[in-house]
Amino acid sequence: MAAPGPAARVLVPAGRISTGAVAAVLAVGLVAPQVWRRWAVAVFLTGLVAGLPHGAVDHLVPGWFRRGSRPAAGHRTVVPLGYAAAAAAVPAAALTVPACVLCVFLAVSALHFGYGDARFCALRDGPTDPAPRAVHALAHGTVTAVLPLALWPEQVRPVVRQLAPGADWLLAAPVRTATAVLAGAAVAVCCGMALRDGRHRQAAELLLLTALFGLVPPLVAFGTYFGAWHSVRHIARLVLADPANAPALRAGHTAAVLRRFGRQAAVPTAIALAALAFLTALPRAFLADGRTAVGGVVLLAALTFPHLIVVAHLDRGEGRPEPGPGRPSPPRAARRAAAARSPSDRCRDDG
Ligand SMILES: CC1=C(/C=C/C(C)=C/C=C/C(C)=C/C=O)C(C)(C)CCC1
Ligand SMILES: [Fe+2]
Repeated sequence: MAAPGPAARVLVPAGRISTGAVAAVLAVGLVAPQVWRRWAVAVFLTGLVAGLPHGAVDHLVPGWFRRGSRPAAGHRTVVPLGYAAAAAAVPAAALTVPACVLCVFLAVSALHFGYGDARFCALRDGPTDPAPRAVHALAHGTVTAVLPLALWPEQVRPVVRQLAPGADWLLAAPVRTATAVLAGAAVAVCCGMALRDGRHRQAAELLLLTALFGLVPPLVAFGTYFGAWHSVRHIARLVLADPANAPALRAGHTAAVLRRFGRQAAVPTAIALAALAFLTALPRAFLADGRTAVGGVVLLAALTFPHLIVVAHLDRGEGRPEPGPGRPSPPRAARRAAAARSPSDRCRDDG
């Protein structure tokens, strides 16, 4: 087999790490379900901590795709300040209209996870047309962000009650049935389209995720997905998108690029960890039973909204050869031709 290109050297291992981790957690869940029942909160928090670095360089992303000659210093102050303001606004809004914030949070989480997974697959396996991409995003988004509420109401209820006391209706039977039917239909259509187009690995990955969220308790499934799948795949996209990494990637120095990411992410991750420690240690009066998990979800919600805006930036900028003025996206025929090539060919071109 030909030597893989720079993009494949990052994307293929990232894909294997995430599928391997999910398969391992699922296997333990099937063989010894009591293990995950006992360790659910610990796995959730471990996944949360493992996933924090994926958003830790968000403040740098807009600078990678800066157009023209706007001063980088402006970006360096404005972006973190805007991020902090948006993160602070979420708990404030959640105290005023909690049910509304929870619903919006679930919807945007589904979009974020769904499009994140779709984008990773497009980079690794070749682009697809908007319709299969939207179905991919819908299937992955519903399975990972809302299916747990439909399938595991008793486990999720204490967390939902504390996050948003008036949002119990999200766990009512008709809502759960509608959610499960939507997710099931999206998974079936997405797998059908992937098999039709020869994207067998994508179909298998979606079935694996569906099994994880369907068969393993929700905090364990979510912690595993967040820490070992969403975060790992997003970090792979980040190191490929940072223009300063291009020479090292071309030279095959993947470890050096990851070390650089680690240095960039260290301080923001430490700040997020401190926030997590604070939120999980809040007095009982504020967060009663199960407060550890609730503190984690509050932190996720606060960080998710600004993170989404930055990731939308990444989506738009990804694939441009250099930072600077954006290029029009290639015409449909060119995208189809690229999709028809094998992943290893495509990844060779990426260098
Ligand atoms: C509400 C709720 C859940 C959903 C959490 C979500 C949807 C988190 C999203 C995080 C994001 C989008 C991070 C961005 O990178 C769980 C844990 C399934 C179960 C407990 C109740
Ligand atoms: Fe994310």
